[in-house]
Amino acid sequence: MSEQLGAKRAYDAAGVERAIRDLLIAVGEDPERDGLRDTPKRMACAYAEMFAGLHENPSDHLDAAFDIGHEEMILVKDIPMYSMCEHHLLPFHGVAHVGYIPNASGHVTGLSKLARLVEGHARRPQVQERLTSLVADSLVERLQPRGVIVVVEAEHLCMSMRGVRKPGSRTITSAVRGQMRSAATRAEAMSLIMSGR
Ligand SMILES: Nc1nc2c(ncn2[C@@H]2O[C@H](COP(=O)(O)OP(=O)(O)OP(=O)(O)O)[C@@H](O)[C@H]2O)c(=O)[nH]1
Ligand SMILES: [Zn+2]
Repeated sequence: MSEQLGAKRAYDAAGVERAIRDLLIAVGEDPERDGLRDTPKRMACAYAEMFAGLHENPSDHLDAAFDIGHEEMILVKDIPMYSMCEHHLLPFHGVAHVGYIPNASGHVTGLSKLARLVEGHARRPQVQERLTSLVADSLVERLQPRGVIVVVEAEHLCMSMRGVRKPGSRTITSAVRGQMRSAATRAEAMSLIMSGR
């Protein structure tokens, strides 16, 4: 299982508010001016959402599993995804595609749980490669499927609005496990992912 660190402590909204106020001062702003007065509080609310994944075990969403005897590929594609690059604390966002082949008992999870799994791993300081692997490894661990494929396509704002400044460039990462590694199965999954584009 790829390493993912969870929360070291409970979310401290007051601490985030203080830090944002200090940040505004440090960049040369006046945190008391009208437009900024409530910004630390707003950011504390926003960060609670954006880093909510730190305070859950995303794999737990997959406990909502049932046997329906379906043993062929299940793929949810174009799941919108927002995460925060851990190097710059700037967003990277795009879509995730998550597919798996259930095991012989046809053990499957709810479709929405695949999107919840992505959210849980995305809503924390993250890098795209680890996000991709963690989603795949959660599925392997909890569903014991025959195969898994996860593809994430994202634009990193740290590459768009600053630094190298290449807006529109997209990074594509994949994690493939088990039978999904076979050339034919992988090609089938990729053609489903690419269809309609
Ligand atoms: N592999 C990987 N790199 C990332 C991800 N998010 C951001 N990065 C990169 O992390 C690197 C950090 O490089 P540094 O040289 O330490 O930071 P920097 O001086 O701000 O780098 P520049 O962005 O090139 O200006 C940059 O190349 C980013 O593009 C990610 O999800 N995966
Ligand atoms: Zn970055």
